[in-house]
This record gives sequence, C-alpha cells and structure tokens, in this order.
Amino acid sequence: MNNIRIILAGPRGKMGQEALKMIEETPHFELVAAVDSKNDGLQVKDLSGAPQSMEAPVYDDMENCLASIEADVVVDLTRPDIGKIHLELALKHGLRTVIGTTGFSNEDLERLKALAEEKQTGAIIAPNFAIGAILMMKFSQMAAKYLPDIEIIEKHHDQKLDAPSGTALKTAQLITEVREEKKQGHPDEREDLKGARGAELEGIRIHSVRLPGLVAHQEVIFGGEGQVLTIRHDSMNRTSFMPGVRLAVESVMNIEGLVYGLENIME
Ligand SMILES: NC(=O)C1=CN([C@@H]2O[C@H](COP(=O)(O)OP(=O)(O)OC[C@H]3O[C@@H](n4cnc5c(N)ncnc54)[C@H](O)[C@@H]3O)[C@@H](O)[C@H]2O)C=CC1
Ligand SMILES: O=C(O)C1=N[C@H](C(=O)O)C[C@H](O)C1
Repeated sequence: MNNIRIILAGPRGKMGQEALKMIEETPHFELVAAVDSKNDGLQVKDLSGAPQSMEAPVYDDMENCLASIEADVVVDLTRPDIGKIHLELALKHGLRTVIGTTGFSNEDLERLKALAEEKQTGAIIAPNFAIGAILMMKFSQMAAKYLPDIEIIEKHHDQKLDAPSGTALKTAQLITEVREEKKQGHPDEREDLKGARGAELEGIRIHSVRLPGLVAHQEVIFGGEGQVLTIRHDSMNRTSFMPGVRLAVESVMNIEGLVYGLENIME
C-alpha cells in the first residue's frame, strides 16, 4: 500500500494529540503538515504533546498550507465552525478530507456534496468515529421500528462547544428514516421550566448533559407498554475514536463524493 500523506488540523487538541500518535503508529500513514491556530513555522515535534519523531511543518492558515504542501488527505479535528471552512478549502484544492467536527446543516451537506462531486474527490464527515457508537446508532434505528417512543440523553465533558452532540443529531436523523414524526408524551404536557423536556427533532427529545469527568456517552431510551429498552455507548477515552479515524482515512482514498457517517463505510 502506498503511504497516505496527511495534513492534520488541530494537532494540539485532545483529539489531535491522539491522532498524531495514531498516525505515528500506522506504517502507511505519513504526517506532512499540521494546521494549528498558532505556532506558524514551528515543527510538529515542537508542539506540546506531539511525538518527538514528527518532523512536519506547522501552518496557522489552511490556505497557505494547501498552497505549499503536497498531500492526499486533510483530517480536521478543530471546532465546529472551523471544520466546515477547512472542508470547503480542502475540497476546492481537490484534496480528500476526513472531518470529525460536527454542526453541519442539511444545506451545508448538500453544498459540500455538490463541491466534492464537481472536484471529483472524496470526503467523509463522521459525527462519531467510535465503532461502538456507530453500532449504537444502527441498533437504535433497528429498535425504532418497533418502539417508536424515544428519548436521547447525551453526556459530554464540559469543554464541548456544540449541543446537542453530532452523535445525538445523527442518531435522531437515522431514526427519522424508519419512524413517522410523532408527538411523544401527554398531548397537554407543558414545560414549567423552559427546556425541561429537552430539544426536539421530529418528536424525539434530546437532552444534553455537560460535566467535568465525562468524555462522550449516549443513551437512547425506548419506551413501550410495560417495558423500557436502553441502548447505551460510552467512550472512556479518546483512543476509542482512533480506529474509526484510521478507517476513514483509508476509505476516503477510494470514494468519490461526500459520505456523512461512518456507518456508510463499515462493512
Ligand atoms: N467525530 C468524533 O468522533 C469526535 C469529534 N470530536 C470533535 O472534534 C473536535 C475537537 O475535539 P477536541 O480535541 O476534544 O477539542 P479541543 O478543544 O481539545 O481541540 C481543538 C483544537 O483545535 C484547535 N483550533 C481551533 N481553531 C483552529 C484553527 N483555525 N486551525 C487549526 N486549529 C484550530 C485548537 O487550538 C485546539 O487545539 C470538536 O469539534 C469535537 O466535537 C471530538 C471527539 C470525537
Ligand atoms: O466533542 C466531543 O467530545 C465529541 N463530539 C462528537 C459529537 O458531537 O457527537 C463525538 C463524540 O461524542 C465526542
């Protein structure tokens, strides 16, 4: 297999540091540059938490990096607002792209899909890279056909910027593919404290918890007459996401167009 040359955006972040280790440990991956919010001109090995063997330049601007560096794939693990911009820039340069940030609207997805097709390149947006979380979403879609009253509780660390999580949104979207929109709870229920019933997507309630000590956790709760089914996934650390990042980088080399969700590339 030829080496896959990677530009990583967000190398100092919690996910970025894990991704650097994963790239270093993968024989056919090669880090050719990193894009950080600062530290232009340094080497990746100079960044805190980076492996000392990584002799790739750091850029503080994605456009400069793309203009200067030959690469195969851009991996973005930055922030919801920045991931979107980086994806568009990378696609315009005809580069393959793996995006771990969330917050893409349906309009964004349509626009970026058209751009990937126009540039005849591939992109993967993965709201969750953990294989267990993908299974949780698939099992939830399966269960929703039979138990259509559903609430989602997602719990994350208190540094998370977006709510609800991309995983909760993707779970709800997958469920809406197999379940009619429905009003849940009592027809006359009221919120005496705003937000008490959580957010709503086609009748599915989504509740977001943010606390120190948490990493990334989700429960999908299905209620039926005399029974409750809970499907739950926990990421205890960020290493849990790395097999999925590796799979996405390898897979994006062979796809054309935009793929939204790792479930679409898992065999
Ligand atoms: N898809 C998935 O499975 C997962 C996705 N995430 C998402 O990945 C992103 C990163 O998560 P964490 O590492 O926990 O966050 P973090 O806050 O620890 O790291 C984000 C990094 O991005 C950098 N950054 C900000 N603006 C930038 C720019 N313009 N250019 C380059 N770098 C920039 C920051 O300096 C920081 O080092 C978040 O959006 C999070 O929601 C996190 C975990 C799993
Ligand atoms: O910000 C995080 O940490 C995570 N973000 C993703 C999301 O929004 O679902 C994936 C995972 O839950 C961790």
